[in-house]
Amino acid sequence: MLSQLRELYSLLTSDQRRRLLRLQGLIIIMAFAEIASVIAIGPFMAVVGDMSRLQGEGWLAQAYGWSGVGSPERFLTLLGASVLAIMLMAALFSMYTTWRLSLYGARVGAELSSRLYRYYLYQPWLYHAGGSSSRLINRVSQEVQRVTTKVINPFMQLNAKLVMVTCMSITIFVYNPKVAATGIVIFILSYLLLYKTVRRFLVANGRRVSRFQAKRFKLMTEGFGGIKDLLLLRRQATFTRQFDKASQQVARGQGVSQGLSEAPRYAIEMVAFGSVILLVLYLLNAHQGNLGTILPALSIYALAGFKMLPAYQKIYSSISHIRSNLAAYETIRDDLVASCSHAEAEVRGNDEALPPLVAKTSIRFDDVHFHYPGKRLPALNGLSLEIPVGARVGLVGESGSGKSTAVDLLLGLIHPQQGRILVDEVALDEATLPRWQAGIGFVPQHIFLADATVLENVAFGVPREEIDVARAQEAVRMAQLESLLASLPEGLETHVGERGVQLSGGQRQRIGIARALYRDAQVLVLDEATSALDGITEQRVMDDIDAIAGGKTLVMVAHRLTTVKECDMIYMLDKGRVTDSGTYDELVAHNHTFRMMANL
Ligand SMILES: Nc1ncnc2c1ncn2[C@@H]1O[C@H](COP(=O)(O)OP(=O)(O)OP(=O)(O)O)[C@@H](O)[C@H]1O
Repeated sequence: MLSQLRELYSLLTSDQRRRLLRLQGLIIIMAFAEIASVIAIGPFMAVVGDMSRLQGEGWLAQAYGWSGVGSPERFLTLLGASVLAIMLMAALFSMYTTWRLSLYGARVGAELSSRLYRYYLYQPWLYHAGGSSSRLINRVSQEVQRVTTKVINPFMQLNAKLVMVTCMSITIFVYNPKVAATGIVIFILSYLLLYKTVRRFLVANGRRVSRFQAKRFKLMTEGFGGIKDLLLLRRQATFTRQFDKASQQVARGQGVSQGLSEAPRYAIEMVAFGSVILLVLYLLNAHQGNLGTILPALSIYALAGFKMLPAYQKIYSSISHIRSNLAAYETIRDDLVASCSHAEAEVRGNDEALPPLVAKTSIRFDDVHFHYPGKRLPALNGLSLEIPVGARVGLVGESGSGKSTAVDLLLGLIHPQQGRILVDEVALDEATLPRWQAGIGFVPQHIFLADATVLENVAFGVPREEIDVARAQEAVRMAQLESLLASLPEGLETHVGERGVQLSGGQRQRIGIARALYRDAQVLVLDEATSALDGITEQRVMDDIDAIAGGKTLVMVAHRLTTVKECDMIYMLDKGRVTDSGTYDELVAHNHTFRMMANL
């Protein structure tokens, strides 16, 4: 546990560590304030037990004389008020420190969550293509939340209470070593015994919560994401059954952990009461039953115990919480570690401002190979093709022939493992990619629509106040969206609903096209972009794209060969390489497979 906490500490930024150090100062002051409030009760009780102390030699008598208060009773009242004042100040300071500790924990949690979110957003395409978004969402929200409330916050409490208990123990030890040592040993042994008994349960529970929490998230993402299929197939019961089971497991894990961290309090209270009785008997015996002598000591021990008992309980419950939730930290540890060295990636992200790399003559795939990790066969196996600037180029081929992979390479989302992609004679690499991507527009097969207005979806990712409305209107017009907008109550400002469920497939795709046109890219890549449009609309969209494309380079992946009919050049792909090329008519004339694909 300690090594994991040390590791977590090493993940803090220097600013977070500085703030932690400052808090440590507050914690130490808080411990001294608590001690002062405990010790202050001693003189008061001494006078309560034996008023004659105010006469004679002792420091209490001196204080009484110095105060100038007329009667011992009034002096006692004054003493009581002072003790209360000291306790009040200590309590206020403790409240303030606890508040600062909670705030610190929450803030560190929020920063870790932001750091992870940023880290995931900057991961390359293959990272996302191979994983599941529900897993990432679960980590950024749930697991970080668990680390915050069940590891960092308890650690801060643990830290504060440990300092307090240590300082208090030293003080009462100085006061009476024998009594203090016995009391401290009794408490520590009791808690250690309890902790050793439940530790294994805590760890197992923590892992169970992590596992089933992730499952719940998966079921939520899949359930809501695929709601249409779910409704149609009437499979809700399968999902709800699994969700119920996972929820029960999470609840059980959390409940048991909570119970295991709280329950020992009652056992320890018994130990505490037993100790007080023993202490009274011991003190009465040691001081021949003189209540006046034992009252101050008894009050100090009782008050110290009163303060330390909850502190011990807090230390114990904090350790239990940390133990049972370190599994959450383990799930995000690697990503957190990796996110530390991430600043440089972020710099790479701000590329919008760079002047785009514009091709003047051609874009060329030169013997490009690409193999997805874990796949037996390569997706691209020596792909060579040329896209002349200003031309309309189609990529066709059977499913799995490598068209989308070629597009991802062209977009710079993945990189050739062998061979090169050349823009004129400049090879795409780490240095040139940002500029290349700044000048390329992409319309995917499945358009993601944000739960926002049409305008915000067209200018996806651009802050609301920076959106160029005139440009968006122009893009919308070119994507044949005007008639749709005219029918919407608020036009461009109409909300499209999460994932665009209020729009038809074709309308969604046209928003995607408008999004690509909004960027004013010189190269437009359309991956099955018009597959959801009816023939007439597709023709209109393509004519329009043609019109606005004037000079732009178009790369189109299509199953429907009518889409690529007008292309200047069509490449036929099979098993990751080009098997034939030519115009539509040329291919119809000499390629049997193409003729079959075209249903001719
Ligand atoms: N993210 C991925 N991880 C692993 N393998 C992948 C991934 N994407 C594609 N592949 C594999 O790479 C090969 C080429 O796939 P690709 O999607 O490029 O073909 P495609 O011609 O675009 O197919 P379709 O027309 O069905 O979209 C296929 O065997 C596919 O299984």
